[in-house]
Amino acid sequence: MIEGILLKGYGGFYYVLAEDRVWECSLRGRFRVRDQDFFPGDRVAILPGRKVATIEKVESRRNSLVRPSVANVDQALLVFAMVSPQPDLNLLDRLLIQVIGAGIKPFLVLTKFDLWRPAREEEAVWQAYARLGYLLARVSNKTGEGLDRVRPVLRGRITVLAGPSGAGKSSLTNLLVPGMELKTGDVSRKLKRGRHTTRHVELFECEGGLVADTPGFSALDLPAMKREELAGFFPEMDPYRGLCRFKSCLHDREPECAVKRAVAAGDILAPRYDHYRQFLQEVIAAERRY
Ligand SMILES: Nc1nc2c(ncn2[C@@H]2O[C@H](COP(=O)(O)OP(=O)(O)OP(=O)(O)O)[C@@H](O)[C@H]2O)c(=O)[nH]1
Ligand SMILES: [Zn+2]
Repeated sequence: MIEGILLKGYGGFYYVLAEDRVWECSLRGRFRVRDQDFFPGDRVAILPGRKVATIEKVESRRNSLVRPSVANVDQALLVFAMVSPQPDLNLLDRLLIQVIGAGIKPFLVLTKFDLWRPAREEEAVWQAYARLGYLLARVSNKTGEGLDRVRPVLRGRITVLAGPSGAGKSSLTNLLVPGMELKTGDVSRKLKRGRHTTRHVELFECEGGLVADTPGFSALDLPAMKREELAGFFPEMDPYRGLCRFKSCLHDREPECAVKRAVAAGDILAPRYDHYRQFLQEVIAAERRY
């Protein structure tokens, strides 16, 4: 048997990357009944046959995304334009929590560097994200500048892209994976094309790794968690842990809160704290629904 990674399922067949080639595979009878259970990214064992190979075994998944379905995702490129459109930092903070909560490494790709005219406040924001430990690259999908920072992080990993409409996800994917040719352009044109038609995800080989051709994390809900877990997603709050008056402080309305003091002193970015408070309300509301 040969170990491989499922790239896509199509027309009743499955395509598996193993030993540097793609194998067309059919399913063993016992798998056939639950055939939608296979996701690109699944680690499988195949048995070469005379015409096609067969999938004999599927390993349990480390994680999986739904819509699009991808298994064993290592990394998400969070694609945000530096300008045009202005970056939605609330969405960025939300995506960071979703990605990290799913056990996936985020890598921030800031596009449209060619259109960027450095403004001090905006520069400070990106530097703050870098200081928080988030890996970040600035690129231009137009000139290709900065792409050499992105390519090496793909090696040996399964990567999905995420980010708002118009940020340059399709453009970036096309540059990284020549030949893939996703449609780029303005939203209205794409809407006409019908963005809600079900598409099968496919993983493409790229720089020694695999990249999904469909962006992930379109759902906006935060992962289910207890309210006291949320601060763990904000590394800037770590140094203040245990320094609030109340042990159970949620850094919201409580008095003598070390986090709020840090915000007032400018040691924690105010917009990040605002997002924290907004997300906290969502987490509490979701808790009540269980
Ligand atoms: N100048 C410049 N334009 C870019 C860059 N990246 C993307 N664009 C343009 O921005 C527009 C949107 O890019 P897309 O790649 O379609 O964005 P997307 O994230 O795939 O958008 P959706 O498919 O709607 O989610 C297109 O007109 C691109 O040509 C860049 O780095 N610089
Ligand atoms: Zn507090």
